[in-house]
Amino acid sequence: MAKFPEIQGGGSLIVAWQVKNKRVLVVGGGEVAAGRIVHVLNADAQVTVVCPTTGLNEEVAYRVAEKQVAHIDRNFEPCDLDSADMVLCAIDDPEASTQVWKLCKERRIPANIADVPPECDFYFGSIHRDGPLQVMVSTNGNGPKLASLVRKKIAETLPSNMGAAIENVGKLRKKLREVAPNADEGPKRMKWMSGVCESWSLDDLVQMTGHDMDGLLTHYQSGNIPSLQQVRH
Ligand SMILES: C[C@@]1(CC(=O)O)c2cc3[nH]c(cc4nc(cc5[nH]c(cc(n2)[C@H]1CCC(=O)O)[C@@](C)(CC(=O)O)[C@@H]5CCC(=O)O)C(CC(=O)O)=C4CCC(=O)O)c(CCC(=O)O)c3CC(=O)O
Ligand SMILES: NC(=O)C1=CN([C@@H]2O[C@H](COP(=O)(O)OP(=O)(O)OC[C@H]3O[C@@H](n4cnc5c(N)ncnc54)[C@H](O)[C@@H]3O)[C@@H](O)[C@H]2O)C=CC1
Repeated sequence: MAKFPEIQGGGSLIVAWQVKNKRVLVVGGGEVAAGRIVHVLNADAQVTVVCPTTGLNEEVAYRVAEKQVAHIDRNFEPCDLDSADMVLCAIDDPEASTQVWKLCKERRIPANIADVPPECDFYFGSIHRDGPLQVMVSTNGNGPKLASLVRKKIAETLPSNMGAAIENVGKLRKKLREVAPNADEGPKRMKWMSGVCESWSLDDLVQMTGHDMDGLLTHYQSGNIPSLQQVRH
């Protein structure tokens, strides 16, 4: 048996791309564009949609009216790329799509051209969201509908309080960094934090108040991990 993980090429690099405050250009304003817009707005990007007003579907028109996205009321022009950090193209014109892709590659702007897998720097996946938790399923272009079915199956198996528990753990970790800010304490901090996550139930993590966190953190120095009940006594 090999000592190290076996390489299985042919996958994607799945990462959590931080597009907060980055400028995302969406080309097109139909149904697919509407879905892309939700994904990038959920990631706090600055979104501009280029598409004639007459081509906007109800959802995209709503995003424009609510000023959730900026809007350029015409077909795509190369100058639209001047300030773009990422491009999502979802139009029903294959020639125009390919032009968008070529221009993005000249300018080294990461792009997704819906419906044209070879013209994509990244694919979208099927996403389950619960507060800070995101689960993305990719079939790497083989079966988008199956990606959606797998995502639903996974979501069904997750406890309903998973997102809330994660949110609270985020707060606890922040407080821990305040109590133990030193860089050289990293290993101790991480071991203790992992121990809390392993030994506490999700319900305990959800019910943990700010006061409980402060109580729990008084045990950090000793390395002990009391239960929620012990913290409260
Ligand atoms: C490569 C990729 C590039 C990209 O778009 O990023 C791509 C490509 C293509 N999709 C096509 C069709 C459909 N796409 C969907 C749905 C979704 N497609 C998504 C992603 C991706 N689609 C990327 C790969 C993801 C992966 O493999 O895992 C999802 C997951 C995410 C999202 O789009 O946000 C979202 C589900 C979200 C959810 O429900 O949770 C449905 C079903 C439906 O609409 O309900 C159908 C019809 C049924 C079918 O074909 O399966 C066709 C046309 C084929 C043709 O003409 O026949 C192509 C082009 C081609 O395959 O050549
Ligand atoms: N997840 C996926 O990857 C899927 C991809 N598709 C593909 O995505 C593309 C878009 O699909 P839909 O949103 O359903 O189409 P749609 O017909 O609803 O929308 C197309 C939009 O593009 C706009 N448009 C056309 N030419 C333009 C240009 N030069 N500049 C700016 N805007 C322009 C139109 O005004 C319209 O708003 C199609 O190629 C479709 O086959 C479809 C289903 C799933």
